[in-house]
Amino acid sequence: MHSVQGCRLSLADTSAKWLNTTSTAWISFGKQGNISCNATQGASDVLSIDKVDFLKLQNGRLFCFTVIFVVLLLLGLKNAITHGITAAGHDVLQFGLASTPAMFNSTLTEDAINHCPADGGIMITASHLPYNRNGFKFFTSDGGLNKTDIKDILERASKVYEESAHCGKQEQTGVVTHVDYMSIYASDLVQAVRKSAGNKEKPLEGLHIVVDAGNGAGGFFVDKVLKPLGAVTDGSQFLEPDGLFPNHIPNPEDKAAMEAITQAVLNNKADLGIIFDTDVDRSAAVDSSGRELNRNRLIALMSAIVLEEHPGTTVVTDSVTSDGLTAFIEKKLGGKHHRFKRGYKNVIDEAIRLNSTGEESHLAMETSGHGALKENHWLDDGAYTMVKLLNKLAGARTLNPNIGSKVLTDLVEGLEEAAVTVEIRLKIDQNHADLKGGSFRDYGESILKHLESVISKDPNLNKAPKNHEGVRVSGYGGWFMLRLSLHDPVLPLNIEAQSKNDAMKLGLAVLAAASEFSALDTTALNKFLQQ
Ligand SMILES: O=P(O)(O)OC[C@H]1O[C@H](O)[C@H](O)[C@@H](O)[C@@H]1O
Repeated sequence: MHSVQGCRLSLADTSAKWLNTTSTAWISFGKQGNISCNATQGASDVLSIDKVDFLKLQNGRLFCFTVIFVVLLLLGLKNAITHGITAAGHDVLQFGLASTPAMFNSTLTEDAINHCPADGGIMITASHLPYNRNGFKFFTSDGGLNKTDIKDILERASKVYEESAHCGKQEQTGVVTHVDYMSIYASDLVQAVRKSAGNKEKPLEGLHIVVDAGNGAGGFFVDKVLKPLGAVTDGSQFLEPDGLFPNHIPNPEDKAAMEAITQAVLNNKADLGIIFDTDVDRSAAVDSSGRELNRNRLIALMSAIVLEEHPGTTVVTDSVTSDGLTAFIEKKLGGKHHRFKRGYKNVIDEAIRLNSTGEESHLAMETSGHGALKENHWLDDGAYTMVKLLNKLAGARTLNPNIGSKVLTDLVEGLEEAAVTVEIRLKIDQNHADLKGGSFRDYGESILKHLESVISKDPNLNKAPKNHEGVRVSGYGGWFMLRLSLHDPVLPLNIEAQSKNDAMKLGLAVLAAASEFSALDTTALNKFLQQ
């Protein structure tokens, strides 16, 4: 039986072999057992640490983290964290391979037989990042812990680590239970699709869908969602969990990943392709003709669906969305586009903030494929995004059983798209003398400031009147945006234009301003300009 006073924590990972992280925050373990926090810059508050029951341990009881450090190298992250939590007298529900959104969901699910809701959830993953950047994502029923919370955990853990260095072996009083949570979570997704098709048992019968889980955690979507709904599925090469991700980087923002799913759709003559990142908080789709439904197009598609349900609502997006998307949402769909900052947490928190000020918003979405809906607790869930598309398909098929992904493609008709779309990432050399010992952020900010002043003197270029980060400029029939990366010493440059020539003019304007900064590596931009 589970202890009465103890909390229950759900724990899962993204890969059966080795695990990969995401970006709410991650913890890296130094060789000496010390810890450092590399939290996502710009992530905003979701909850406060005192709401986290499992952290309401008295002084000295946070030795669970100490135990994690001690056994880390021997047992791996999952065993270490389980060991630490049970030593602190709390119970662990182990879910095995699971998606990040499911971990949050387990703090909401009412299912006493399976010991849910959990008091907190911990996901071990590197998300779309390389396999050697594993870490933990923490959730309570209020959402994901943010960087302030993680910093607090780390500071407290490091104190406890020092204090308890001599306290010897801890007794394991918590209980570990294995729960097939992904079946519980997936059955809700299945019910949602059935509901939109008038409670038809197999509303996707006759549809052929390829799923590319990038060899991460998304394989459940085939067996536990699509097959029960009657779809014929393909994509087995992408479904077997393999932490080394042998096919491609599991990230719908990645070109090779999108090419892989597109090719699979065409080769299999499928009706639809669905792609997830490693831990299923990002997703994208491909229609039967091989047209990618990702980035601006996926936001346009989701906006069309959500605005049908909530006319006039505000769609909050990240900062690198296109001007065409704004026109589509505002002129075609009658909604409002609020272009905010990069970072899915920023976008979600902004949508929540808007609602609290009386401005109705039901969708927060990033070009990265992260999307969150008010109706789904503002959880950024790639599987739920795809379920919204399936709902649309299933509903349409009750009227016309032969209809396929055209229903979705038609919804983005009228979205103006630039002929040239590029993202060029310019690195800052943090050790360069030109930084004069300052941080790369300060250096990046001074580049942006200089760019702004150069632009103000150019009659062909106009700075966007309303902008929440970086420098966004329109001109030559297109636009560019230069900003600081959320995590890395990098200035990502996005350019969209109707021709390569116009894109080059925009790129040259950036280069002219950037060339004064010798610690900025402009090789990638030069390469683009010389192509
Ligand atoms: O700023 P960048 O380096 O482009 O990274 C931006 C991305 O960072 C993380 O991966 C977040 O999860 C994303 O929401 C965000 O889009």
